[in-house]
Amino acid sequence: MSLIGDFGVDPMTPEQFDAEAALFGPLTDSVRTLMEATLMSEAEADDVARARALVDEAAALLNTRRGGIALGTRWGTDGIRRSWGNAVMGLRNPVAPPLEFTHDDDGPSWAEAELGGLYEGPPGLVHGGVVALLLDQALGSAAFYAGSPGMTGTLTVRYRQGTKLGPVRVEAALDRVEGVKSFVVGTVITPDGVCAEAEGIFILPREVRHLAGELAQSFHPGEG
Ligand SMILES: CCCCCCCCCC(=O)SCCNC(=O)CCNC(=O)[C@H](O)C(C)(C)COP(=O)(O)OP(=O)(O)OC[C@H]1O[C@@H](n2cnc3c(N)ncnc32)[C@H](O)[C@@H]1OP(=O)(O)O
Repeated sequence: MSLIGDFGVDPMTPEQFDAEAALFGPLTDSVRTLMEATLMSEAEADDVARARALVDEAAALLNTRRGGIALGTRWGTDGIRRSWGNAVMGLRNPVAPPLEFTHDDDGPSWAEAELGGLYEGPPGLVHGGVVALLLDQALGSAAFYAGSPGMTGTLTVRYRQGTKLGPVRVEAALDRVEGVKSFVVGTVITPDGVCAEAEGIFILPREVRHLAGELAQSFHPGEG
């Protein structure tokens, strides 16, 4: 599998990306609201049935024209990658909380989100796999920001206490680089304190090592 799939093929202009974001960003937000409502609704049976018909109609409308199975990473004429299908940050992915990372030169990369019932594992707590998901993205994004991008080779998570549903902060920072391997550390923090700690080894795959410079320059804070 290539890290950069369709690199350089039919790049889109920033204006095209902006128009798509303006159209689909609000739709993604609406679907996220719908997902939460689906989970928590106590509406009357008739109303649930009507809502289902409306949702099916909306899905049919959206499917009148569609792409393949995933958005992939798309490249702009500005050299910036857009990963709008990304499960943690993707602008077009309603499953994404979404997390928007801030990258500072003098501190860890960080993002904050409100995790509701859609991400539940044990009652009232965030699913452990979701915690790992957020950490994977945070650590990978921090490696990218530091100029040492890579795919997750190894991710080790230590769950210190349950992560309550609600406000969550994720932090990550590059520890060191050894050749093609970036060693990154990170934490998940709630008002209760540190809930999980992670160490990750991110590796630039051999098939794209010759593109390391272009990849590093393609980083945009809002895109991962
Ligand atoms: C667009 C980027 C987005 C950035 C945000 C990222 C956040 C999201 C991150 C993900 O979710 S990535 C998806 C989950 N990860 C994968 O699917 C990775 C699957 N595995 C692979 O593709 C390859 O096995 C891998 C790229 C990790 C390594 O294959 P290579 O052929 O490039 O490695 P190579 O054999 O050349 O080994 C290079 C070095 O890495 C070491 N290594 C290899 N695999 C490793 C591993 N799994 N863990 C730790 N170290 C590993 C290996 O020993 C060696 O060390 P030395 O340089 O010291 O000799």
